[in-house]
Amino acid sequence: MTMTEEGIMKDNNSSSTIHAVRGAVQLPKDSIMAMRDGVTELIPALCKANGISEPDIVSIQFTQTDDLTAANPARELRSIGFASTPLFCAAEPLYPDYLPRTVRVLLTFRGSAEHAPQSVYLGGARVLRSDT
Ligand SMILES: C=C(O[C@@H]1C=C(C(=O)O)C=C[C@H]1O)C(=O)O
Repeated sequence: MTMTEEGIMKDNNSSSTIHAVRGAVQLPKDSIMAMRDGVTELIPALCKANGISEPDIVSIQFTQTDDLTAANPARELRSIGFASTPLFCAAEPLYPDYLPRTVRVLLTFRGSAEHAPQSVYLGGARVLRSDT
């Protein structure tokens, strides 16, 4: 941190810019294993696509559609680590023609100011975004 002539604190650390990136996966069925497989594929894929390692992560927020009742994505993610990462899960709002059995994620992380966040939509969730 340095102070500008105007007395404003400025962060010179280029890796401390906060970014947020989106992702989603459609599960083949409502089961614990399908949830575990889905989130343990999605989160590492998001990390790889964005060059993120666990200490860079600020928080991970999930939503799940109301037809997924067998498992919690945050709990399943902890099966592969993320012990000290704040995780959160909520219900996706209901709306007409929603994509069934879908887990969405918003991952917030620290990275370089130049980083262009890359979203990751897996399987049937690819239809949610035409640009992925
Ligand atoms: C289209 C999506 O689903 C919904 C729409 C969103 C949006 O318009 O940004 C975000 C989350 C969902 O409530 C998606 O997950 O990308």
